[in-house]
Amino acid sequence: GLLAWAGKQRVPALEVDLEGTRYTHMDVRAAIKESKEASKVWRSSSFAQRRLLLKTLVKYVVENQEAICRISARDSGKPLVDASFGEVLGTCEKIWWLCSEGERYLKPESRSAGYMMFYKKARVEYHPVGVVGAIVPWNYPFHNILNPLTAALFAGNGAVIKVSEHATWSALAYERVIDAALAAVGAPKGLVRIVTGYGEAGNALVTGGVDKLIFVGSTAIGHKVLEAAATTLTPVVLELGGKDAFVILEDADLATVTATALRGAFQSCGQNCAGAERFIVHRSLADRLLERAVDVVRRMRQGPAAGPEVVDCGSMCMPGQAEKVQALIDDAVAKGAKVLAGGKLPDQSKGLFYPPTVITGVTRGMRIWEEEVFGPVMTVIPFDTEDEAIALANDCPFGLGSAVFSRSAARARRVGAQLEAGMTSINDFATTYMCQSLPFGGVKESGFDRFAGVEGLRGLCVPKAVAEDRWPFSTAIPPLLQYPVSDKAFEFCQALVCMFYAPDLSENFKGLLRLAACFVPLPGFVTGRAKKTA
Ligand SMILES: NC(=O)c1ccc[n+]([C@@H]2O[C@H](COP(=O)([O-])OP(=O)(O)OC[C@H]3O[C@@H](n4cnc5c(N)ncnc54)[C@H](O)[C@@H]3O)[C@@H](O)[C@H]2O)c1
Repeated sequence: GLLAWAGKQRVPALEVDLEGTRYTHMDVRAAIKESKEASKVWRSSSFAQRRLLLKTLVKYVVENQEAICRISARDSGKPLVDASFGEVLGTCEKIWWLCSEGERYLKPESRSAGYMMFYKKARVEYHPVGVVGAIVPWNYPFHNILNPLTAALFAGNGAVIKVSEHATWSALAYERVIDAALAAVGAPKGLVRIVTGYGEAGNALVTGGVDKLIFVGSTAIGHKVLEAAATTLTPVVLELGGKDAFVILEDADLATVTATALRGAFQSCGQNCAGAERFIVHRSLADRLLERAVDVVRRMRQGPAAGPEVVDCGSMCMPGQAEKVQALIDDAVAKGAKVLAGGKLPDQSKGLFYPPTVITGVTRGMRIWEEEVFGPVMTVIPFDTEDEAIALANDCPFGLGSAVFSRSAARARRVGAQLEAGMTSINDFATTYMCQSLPFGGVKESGFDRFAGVEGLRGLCVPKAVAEDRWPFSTAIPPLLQYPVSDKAFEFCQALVCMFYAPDLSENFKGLLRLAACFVPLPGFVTGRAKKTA
């Protein structure tokens, strides 16, 4: 009934009022408090209620996908196809996974009680943490909100999401969709709060009393977040920058790989955390890949993403980002790299349309070797041996995603296993992200802990350890260990250790006899204080 009702609701109007969108410290604290109150009710909601909420949301998403993509295109400069991939598909798949498998991973999980505790039953119970705070960037304005929000709510939490100051307009429009879905299922008021504003609002969220914080953004701000979190001991997940390696071995099928490589480089004008930036290509294929890439890039259409024409590439979003990309290219060229396509920032009066760029001859010592570009730049680095490919891929301060291509899946797996990255796709790019049961996250300067997947979902809970008697009688402390302890207490403990853990059977048996001797005198066994002085 509710789903049918929710489905009939119209898309909220898109006009948003930007006045008063700069949240202060006090505003953020008030939002956290409100969400915390609501979370006390929501934590006892059933999984069926949580699924209903997510299904209501996905119904809105499916029915309003064009509006969602157009809003994203207008605010982040990405073409509709890129928005469909990054905003809608990923969100729908995440909701599908939560609805179909989420409960399984949040139900109490039986664990072995171990050896000595054989008479106990052990389990982990996943209780909601309370309120999840998320600080997110602007690059996928819809998905970046829905991603933490859906997992937090499904785990029984409230959520306060601080959106980027560069995506305020779209966030306020999306907030209406979220509010409508929450109202449709009767979720408590204030359970989800969207917070707008600048860095100070983000800082207020870190220190304002959330029970877990997910930070998604640059490595530089990640340092500040971790510092602030230390003052309040707020647990944090850091999802930071990336510079993914895309390794093409000499036996790869170049025709298929080229199309994937180009999407990996130019999706959303390269403004992806897990975007392919370093194409590490066997020398025998490098020239052909470059030729094909340059040919395609010259035919790609670039322009306003929200305009009437279909475009392949939109614009950069952040002021200053296009200049940063240009500075990296100029530095590389000055040190000997060669630009084969693009590489020149057009007249700024025409917008932030940094062109898709192909560059080769990049070496260590150039800024682009190790700095995240976060722009439409395909850097091709040739190699001769497999070991060299692995070393090149790992010669990077970041370690978010990675990809390896070979006609032999076994070989690609072997190379992939040696890459220092949180995620590796074999013969494809970024598919780990669409497999929503998998954790998302990186190593090195790409951050730590995991968001999404089973690990991420459970990470939004307190994993409470519970142990109880296995059989219907309770176990008590043996009398000789009760206060005041008996003279035989220490001997009893030592005998117990031998009985359970001595590495050979005869010692185990001796331990058993020593244990028995603590209760009944056995010939040849001296117990208690007497043994010490013997
Ligand atoms: N690993 C991932 O999952 C992932 C996903 C998307 C983007 N990113 C990364 O995000 C970066 C681009 O996004 P951006 O430019 O918006 O990032 P950013 O780090 O500048 O901003 C991210 C968020 O942090 C907030 N913020 C700024 N100062 C803060 C402070 N002192 N305390 C708390 N919050 C503060 C911002 O307002 C924004 O909401 C890139 O480095 C990209 O790789 C990572």
